[in-house]
Amino acid sequence: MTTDHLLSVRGLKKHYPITEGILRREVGRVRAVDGIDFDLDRGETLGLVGESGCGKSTAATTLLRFEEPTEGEIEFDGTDLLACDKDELKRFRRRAQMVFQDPNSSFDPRMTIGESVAEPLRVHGLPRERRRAVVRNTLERVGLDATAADRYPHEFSGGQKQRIALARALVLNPDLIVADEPVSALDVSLQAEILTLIDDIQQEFGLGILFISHDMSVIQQVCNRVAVMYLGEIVEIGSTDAVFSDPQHPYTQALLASIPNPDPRKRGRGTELAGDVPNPSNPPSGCRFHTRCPAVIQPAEYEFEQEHWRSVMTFRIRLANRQVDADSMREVLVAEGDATDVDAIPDDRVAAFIREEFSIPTPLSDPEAESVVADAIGDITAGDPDAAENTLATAFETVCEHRHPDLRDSNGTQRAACLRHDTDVSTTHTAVSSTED
Ligand SMILES: Nc1ncnc2c1ncn2[C@@H]1O[C@H](COP(=O)(O)OP(=O)(O)OP(=O)(O)O)[C@@H](O)[C@H]1O
Repeated sequence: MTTDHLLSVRGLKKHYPITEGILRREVGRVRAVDGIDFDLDRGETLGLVGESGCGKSTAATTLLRFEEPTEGEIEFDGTDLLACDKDELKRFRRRAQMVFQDPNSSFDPRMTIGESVAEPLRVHGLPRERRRAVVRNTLERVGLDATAADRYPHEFSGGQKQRIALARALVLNPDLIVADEPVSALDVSLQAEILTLIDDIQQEFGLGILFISHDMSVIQQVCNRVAVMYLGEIVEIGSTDAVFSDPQHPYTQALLASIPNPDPRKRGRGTELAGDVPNPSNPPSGCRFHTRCPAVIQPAEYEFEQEHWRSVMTFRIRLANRQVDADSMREVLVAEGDATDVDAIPDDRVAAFIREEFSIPTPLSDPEAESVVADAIGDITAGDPDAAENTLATAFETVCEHRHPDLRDSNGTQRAACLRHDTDVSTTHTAVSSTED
């Protein structure tokens, strides 16, 4: 790979082995980052966004080579970072700095601010007098008084400490800053100040900034482009304007729907997400988002409301994980006062309770789908979850569980990895989607 970008990442993977026994035999892998590609230019802020556990921090530490990648290529200003020698790596460390989330744990309480901010200069061999001048100048550039250099961390607020952390990242005049959730530990009122500062710094220094956050509204304030990560993969990437005004991936739509936003044009573009990010040691097959996706594709044989189809899929997945069980349902009904004894609860009450739990209406508007669901629930109340699982898996197979979507141009301005944009798939399998309204 040779590119003109400041930073280019291709096929980057970081897997953590899961080992067992005294021989530490590898029994699995946490696929924290699982093949991501992106470029970052000077003067640009690229946001990396996704829920907790999607692999954002691992992507950052791996591309900075704090951790060794499992696979992939990283090029920084024309240098292959994975092939570079010790001296080249040292030069890279000077040119790429990281800012972390918690400003309170970023400083040694026994060192003055001046000493902390000067630390990278000392490591890289700058003489003491020169260090002092650079530190004072940098503190002023981040909006602090130069006299802050002689004080200790406990004398500063969280917001001021984050300014100092930025100063420490800037003293070496880097080309790249990776900021990992730099405002998440701050009050909302302070967040705006620090975001403005980051924006000013970016313009003044012409840096490339990789800005990591789980918060879409923060990303919108500082980033020119945004990459949305889900379970180790980038599922959408494009300019911030395009991604926010016309999100193409259902995951991006869901992240945007979760922002409290008074602007009606940006509201209601998706459904808020239920459940947690699945375990990256055993990611779902096909499209990794299919287990939670509000727009998961319905089999061509059926046609019923998308939100009910989502409910049926959630039911199917929970059953496959043996999280639906008639005996526990009966116990819950007793606990809720429906009956005094589990044996007194008729099967049809349990069946109705399962439907309530999963928001599956009675009946579904598609009679064939209704008959499948009724049969499966009948198997569960009869104590045969295997048969129920089989019935649902056979009748309600979705293309999303089998085919892995590639990132592709979805509308000319951004790329998204969703099978709904794959013409082979969407013409034969899509059903009515609430997200397309
Ligand atoms: N050293 C490690 N060993 C094993 N698993 C790890 C390690 N570091 C991270 N993980 C796992 O990798 C996945 C991605 O973690 P990562 O911290 O990169 O996500 P994130 O999107 O930055 O989330 P957060 O904002 O919570 O840090 C998680 O499931 C995490 O538990």
